[in-house]
Amino acid sequence: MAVAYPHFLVSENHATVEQPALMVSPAAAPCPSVTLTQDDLKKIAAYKAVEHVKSGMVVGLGTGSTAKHAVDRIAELMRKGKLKDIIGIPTSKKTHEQAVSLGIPLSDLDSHPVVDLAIDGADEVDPGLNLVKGRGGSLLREKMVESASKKFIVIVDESKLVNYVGGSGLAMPVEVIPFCWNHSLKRLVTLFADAGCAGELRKCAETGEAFVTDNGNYIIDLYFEKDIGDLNEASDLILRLPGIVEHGMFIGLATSLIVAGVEGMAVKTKIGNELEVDSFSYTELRNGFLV
Ligand SMILES: O=C(CO)[C@H](O)[C@H](O)COP(=O)(O)O
Repeated sequence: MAVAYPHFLVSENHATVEQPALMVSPAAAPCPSVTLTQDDLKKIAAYKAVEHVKSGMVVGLGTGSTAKHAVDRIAELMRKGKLKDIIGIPTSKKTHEQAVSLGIPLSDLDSHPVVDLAIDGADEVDPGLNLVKGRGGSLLREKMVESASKKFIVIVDESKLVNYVGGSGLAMPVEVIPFCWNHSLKRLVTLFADAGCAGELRKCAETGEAFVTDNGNYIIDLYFEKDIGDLNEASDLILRLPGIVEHGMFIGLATSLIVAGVEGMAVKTKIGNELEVDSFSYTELRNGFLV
């Protein structure tokens, strides 16, 4: 099955992405002459997701370097007249600014409480499509918009795939109110002591000051040495603590996942409790478009 991204097969950046192979069909041999950067992979996933945007839709616009490509693509298709009457619901001030600069009409959940489709990146995706989000700091608005969406397509490069939530060893962000944040940090770490949890206040790299979210809150980044187990239980424990606003585990919200890897792209879609998987190889793309 061919996908229309021939321009990705000749990358402008030449760094080779050294990632483990994605789940492509055995017939999908790697294409040695193609060097895809991590940003190419993000763009491939984003463009594929935007194929699901139809004229007249209310679309949740995600935040981050992957989602940015989706927003760019939506605007491009609008300019070309291929998409009409789109209303975007941005998930951060940054995405709001991007969408305004591109001329995408915007609204919010007060005026459009039901979103047709949201497209966003993620920091981690587990095999059941549970996510960690918020390393870019926008988890609260992202969760509000994506939980109001009929469909939520997650777009990632294959580096984001994990065996379990927290499995990358990188941050699981929790948005907290600034008041006595250190107290909140200690309570969060204590909750997950059995999983070898450590936590720290997120700081701005430039200023060394506390990172402040679009909502005026702080972020505590949690790190786990082990699997925290039942995610719904973990979520309940976190949200029960006073001073906690939201956490970055997106449990059961994603309806599809598009993963771009160096050897191909996979699309996982939830059908009831099952996951249907389609895969595409770049060899197929090359055969389809570069002959
Ligand atoms: O959750 C997010 C921002 O709050 C982003 O979607 C997540 O951090 C992934 O970002 P990127 O696409 O830049 O890797």
